[in-house]
Amino acid sequence: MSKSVRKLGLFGLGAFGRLIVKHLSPYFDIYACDPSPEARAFARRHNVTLVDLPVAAACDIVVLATPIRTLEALAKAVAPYVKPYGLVIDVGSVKIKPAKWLVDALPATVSILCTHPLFGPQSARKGIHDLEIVLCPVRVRHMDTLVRFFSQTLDLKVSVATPEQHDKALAAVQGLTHLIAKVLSGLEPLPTVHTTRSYDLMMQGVGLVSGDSDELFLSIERDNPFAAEIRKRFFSEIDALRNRLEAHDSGK
Ligand SMILES: O=C(O)C(=O)C[C@]1(C(=O)O)C=C[C@@H](O)C=C1
Repeated sequence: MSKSVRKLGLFGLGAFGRLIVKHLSPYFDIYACDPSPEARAFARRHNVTLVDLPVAAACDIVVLATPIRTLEALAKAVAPYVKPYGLVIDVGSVKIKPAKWLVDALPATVSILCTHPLFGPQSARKGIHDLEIVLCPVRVRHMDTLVRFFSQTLDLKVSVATPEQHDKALAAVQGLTHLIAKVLSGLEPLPTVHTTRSYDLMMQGVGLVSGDSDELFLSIERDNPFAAEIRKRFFSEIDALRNRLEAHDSGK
């Protein structure tokens, strides 16, 4: 991205929006749109200008970092204001649905880069060096410039995929992880003494996602079209194990 592109419109100053501010404010002037009182306090402290939707939407680059359930309506709402040759980026955990919503809503000249940074406030606590971001170039003009920005400027590991390839992989990667983490969280309090290495790693994984909202969990499970299938296989493996163990317990 050239130095002349300075204005970044950011929708959503939630957990991920704040991470974006932390890592992109050295490169852009950030104009954020978020009506919450917490956003007001955060913006004041972090040199972010709070603006109304039309102003954020008219920035050179627009990043949508609001919950997935809001994206379709948001894409329609920003459409009349985006620059004719602007760039709109989303950052959510599923990609097929947002890609379609953005293509349907935005004028044909507007570039669309769907992304999934495979990290969040927890995993990026010590920095983003070498963490992975998946880029889905849905409708992009200068992909090489964008890849260079993410890989060289932000020092991320970049992989490129279609929204389908992304959702297929993440149905298991996140669909299973968040499901198992929910189950284990429901079993708290769990032991913290006499722990094994495998148990520690498992609980570390649970810790990385336990602060995530229930809304994110539901979105990962419901908005990824491949999640239901892998979940079904997971539960049928559990049922088979339960049957085997109960048969053993009853002495069969
Ligand atoms: O590491 C974090 O802070 C998280 O929120 C975890 C996590 C995940 O591992 O699934 C959650 C959602 C994001 O898409 C990526 C990372």
